[in-house]
Amino acid sequence: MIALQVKDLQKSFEGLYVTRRVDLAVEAGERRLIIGPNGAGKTTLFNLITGEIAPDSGSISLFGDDITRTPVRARAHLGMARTYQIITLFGRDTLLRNVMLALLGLCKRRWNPLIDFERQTDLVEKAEAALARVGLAHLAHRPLGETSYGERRRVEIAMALAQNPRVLLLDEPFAGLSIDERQDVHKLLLAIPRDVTMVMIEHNMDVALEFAEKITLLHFGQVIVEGTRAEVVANPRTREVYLGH
Ligand SMILES: Nc1ncnc2c1ncn2[C@@H]1O[C@H](COP(=O)(O)OP(=O)(O)OP(=O)(O)O)[C@@H](O)[C@H]1O
Repeated sequence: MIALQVKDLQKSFEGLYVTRRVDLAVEAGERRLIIGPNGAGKTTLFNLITGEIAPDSGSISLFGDDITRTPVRARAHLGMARTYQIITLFGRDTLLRNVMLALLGLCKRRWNPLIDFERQTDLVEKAEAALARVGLAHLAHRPLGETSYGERRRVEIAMALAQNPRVLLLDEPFAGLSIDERQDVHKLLLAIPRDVTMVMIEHNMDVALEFAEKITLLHFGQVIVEGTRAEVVANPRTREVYLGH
């Protein structure tokens, strides 16, 4: 079963192709790593997959359903979640509230300006469970601004997991982390069950290679190498455009 399929996807900005005829087929349960030099079009590909930007042509499907024209929020309801490269959380709010806000963003209740957070017991429970999954249950009531960078990265993953995704897109989850923090995040990703398909963009090859089963190498918006971890690492083109740097 293919969880995420991208066919002949193209996107240009001001006449310059940033995504060129990209095909991608990620099997359900797979752990896929997307690599490529700076500016290769990795984040743009994620933005196209989540619907934050629209492609010029091509198609995207999630478990066989065409979602090319489906709005972002509806894609989230269909089981797609992502973490962001740039941390976009609320520093004064607690961890719990940050995760609840992420969940609230998917509900109709978000339109109610007078919403009493503490009374949304379903959201509290889901947010607590998500924080527990990333090992942060004990910090649920701490303001986010008083946590470490590594802990915040885990909150971001909790926010995505709280949505019960079937496909989770991780945009540089290890960026800026110490070796120990990278190992912590790596362990929590390993603990995510196979009913969640994961696609990761990452530059930190030590942990990312351990994670990856298959790797896709993008260069100037094109897939230039794809295969198992061993195949991609051994491919001379990989060294030429990426690993040699
Ligand atoms: N909204 C936009 N308008 C114009 N150009 C854009 C836009 N978004 C991205 N680009 C350009 O598209 C190219 C690919 O950018 P993208 O962020 O997808 O690369 P990336 O592989 O994720 O890079 P990095 O590893 O540095 O994060 C870059 O040259 C970037 O400047």
